[in-house]
Amino acid sequence: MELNFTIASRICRPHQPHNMDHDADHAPDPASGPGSWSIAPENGSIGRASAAQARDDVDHTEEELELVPPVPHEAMHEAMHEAMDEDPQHSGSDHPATPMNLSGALEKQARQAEANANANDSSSENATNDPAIEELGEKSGLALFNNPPNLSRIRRVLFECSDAIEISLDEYQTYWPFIDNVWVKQRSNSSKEGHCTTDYYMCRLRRPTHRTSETRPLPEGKRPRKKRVREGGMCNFQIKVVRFEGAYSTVTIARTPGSSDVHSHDLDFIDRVKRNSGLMESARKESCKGYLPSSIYTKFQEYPEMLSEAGGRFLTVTDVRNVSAKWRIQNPEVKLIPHDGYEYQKGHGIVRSQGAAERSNETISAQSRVHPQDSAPALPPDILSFPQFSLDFLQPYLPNHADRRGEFPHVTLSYASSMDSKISLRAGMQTVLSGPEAKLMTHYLRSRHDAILIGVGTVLADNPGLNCRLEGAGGFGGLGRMWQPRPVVIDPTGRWPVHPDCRMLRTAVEGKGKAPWVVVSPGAQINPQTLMMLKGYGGDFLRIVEYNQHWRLHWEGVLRALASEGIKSVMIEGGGTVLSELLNPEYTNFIDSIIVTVAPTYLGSGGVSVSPHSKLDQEGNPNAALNPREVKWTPLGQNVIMCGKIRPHEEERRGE
Ligand SMILES: NC(=O)C1=CN([C@@H]2O[C@H](COP(=O)(O)OP(=O)(O)OC[C@H]3O[C@@H](n4cnc5c(N)ncnc54)[C@H](O)[C@@H]3O)[C@@H](O)[C@H]2O)C=CC1
Ligand SMILES: Nc1nc(O)c(N)c(N[C@@H]2O[C@H](COP(=O)(O)O)[C@@H](O)[C@H]2O)n1
Repeated sequence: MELNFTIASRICRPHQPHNMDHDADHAPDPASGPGSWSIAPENGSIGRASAAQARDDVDHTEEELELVPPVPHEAMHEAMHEAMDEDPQHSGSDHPATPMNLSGALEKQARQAEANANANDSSSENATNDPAIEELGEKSGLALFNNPPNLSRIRRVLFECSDAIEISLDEYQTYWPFIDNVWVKQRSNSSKEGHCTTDYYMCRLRRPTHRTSETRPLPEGKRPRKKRVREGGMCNFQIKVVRFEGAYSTVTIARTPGSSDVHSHDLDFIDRVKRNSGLMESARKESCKGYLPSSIYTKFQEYPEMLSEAGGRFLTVTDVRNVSAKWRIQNPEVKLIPHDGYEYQKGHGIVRSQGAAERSNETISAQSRVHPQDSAPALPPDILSFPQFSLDFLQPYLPNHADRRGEFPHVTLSYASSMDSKISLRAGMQTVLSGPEAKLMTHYLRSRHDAILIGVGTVLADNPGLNCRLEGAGGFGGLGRMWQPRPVVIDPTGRWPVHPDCRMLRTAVEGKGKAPWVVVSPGAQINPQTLMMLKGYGGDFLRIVEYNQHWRLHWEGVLRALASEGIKSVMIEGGGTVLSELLNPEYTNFIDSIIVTVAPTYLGSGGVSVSPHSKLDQEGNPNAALNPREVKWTPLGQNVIMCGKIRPHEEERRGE
């Protein structure tokens, strides 16, 4: 039986058309249909992002409150205290009657920090308490964003809410946008005159998130089914924010009596899941000046401490692109430009332009006064130098994004093989077959594809990084992870124990690659913690429901799902099972090119082979299983590279 439908859904992807999630390294929900997401290189075009998704990401759905005429001070406090005492579930409050002001809260925090001085907390949150960093933040007129004073500490106060605090409306308006990613508004009450508004918020992790599971149009009148994608109840922290607007406008923030005393997670955890609107507003403003998202992202990264203070440690170029989308849709004619001192190099992202070093010396030395180590960031030890030999022979076999059929990505099979068509000595054993030159070529190929796909057998055997480690590529002296390919792992039953120690996640944390997407089948049992963890790293699970007659995932469905996620080209590296299957006749229409590194060795019959099913001709005699066309052989060091094309010409396919 062949099931002929595909549902590709990201697990845990909230479907909120009015509310674009800046999930780490993520884009809007594919289930929102065509036009939902752009991962496309940013050559000035905006891919398929829709205007609705370009909206800034705040959960404030309520209309703006109007400012009201001044009211007497006593009336204000009366109303404020009424509002503070009022609670739907509990009467009274477990907080002091007199809330602290901001400096009181900061002093208290400082005293606690001193008391805890021996508890060696190495989190970056603490690192940003360094006065030198505060100084940098305050002084710096060079950064694209301008943090309000003491931002890191005030974010923490507003996250912890350990005491009720009373702040001015100005302070609230300045700082709240930097912490609004933590909170989801539950409801709002206003006093009759409108002077006083009470907003109830819960921690984002308390709310389950849903998305629709359908990716195709539904019959008329049928409402899409909502699927729960994040279990709620992970944190039971709740607050109320009482705003009193008048002559003496104040805002009081306090836990509600039903709330837990502390969050069940730290602030970093939320910052990873969602960006705050204060930070994104700076990115949006910069994008309205016509700068490339990757250039904005790069400039942000020049001030890592300030970025971290503002809750932007996990900011991705996709976040910047998403927040820029609205302006870019409205201004399609504007050719986006990099910032002064940078240039856009196709395939390498934004890099510092020649001669910019001198121009930006002043900037660097200004920073190095505070943090000398930042002025010359050390390159990662695993960096590979860019190939000095010609790789022109690869060109005809590489993706050409300009002439893509939208429904499927360009597919390149690329692997290293012995003379006897083995790719490893035995299943589960990593075997080096590429010499140094071929290795550089492989990394170059990775840089030319949006995604690198492997089977779970390879992940379990090799624990690969699956990133591009060429100098200049994202994370390797180049700028931004956006130029890194997306690792994709085919793991229908969820065999891979995804863990923060695995190389793909470590690579992602180090900013040297993207976190993987794991393709699973609907029956796979995915532990909710694993789900959250992978999402926190910027990865995701994709469920595919399309099988062939042997109940194996149908590659057409996998490839279509990747295309719908914005992947325009995918390099499939292995292993033996995946490659052999894809070389079978049923898939030749989907495979564009094959690039095989042949090594001068025989691995023997115990090795993992790449070999499609045998084929018989019309008389029943054995025939070659597959003959690539437009074949070219090129020696490279001790290897020979075989390039060929697989997908028949259009005319051939039409039988002309
Ligand atoms: N020399 C080279 O270039 C490379 C060598 N390798 C080697 O290959 C070996 C691994 O190969 P294999 O064991 O064959 O594993 P594999 O990496 O091909 O993964 C096979 C697994 O993927 C899943 N899978 C693949 N296609 C599927 C489909 N259509 N439907 C459902 N599930 C599907 C299944 O769970 C299957 O067991 C390792 O030793 C690795 O070192 C891997 C990649 C490249
Ligand atoms: N091109 C090539 N040559 C070889 O000799 C190989 N063993 C492989 N293996 C593939 O590369 C992955 C390792 O990637 P990282 O270096 O860890 O990023 C491995 O998993 C195979 O897909 N490839």
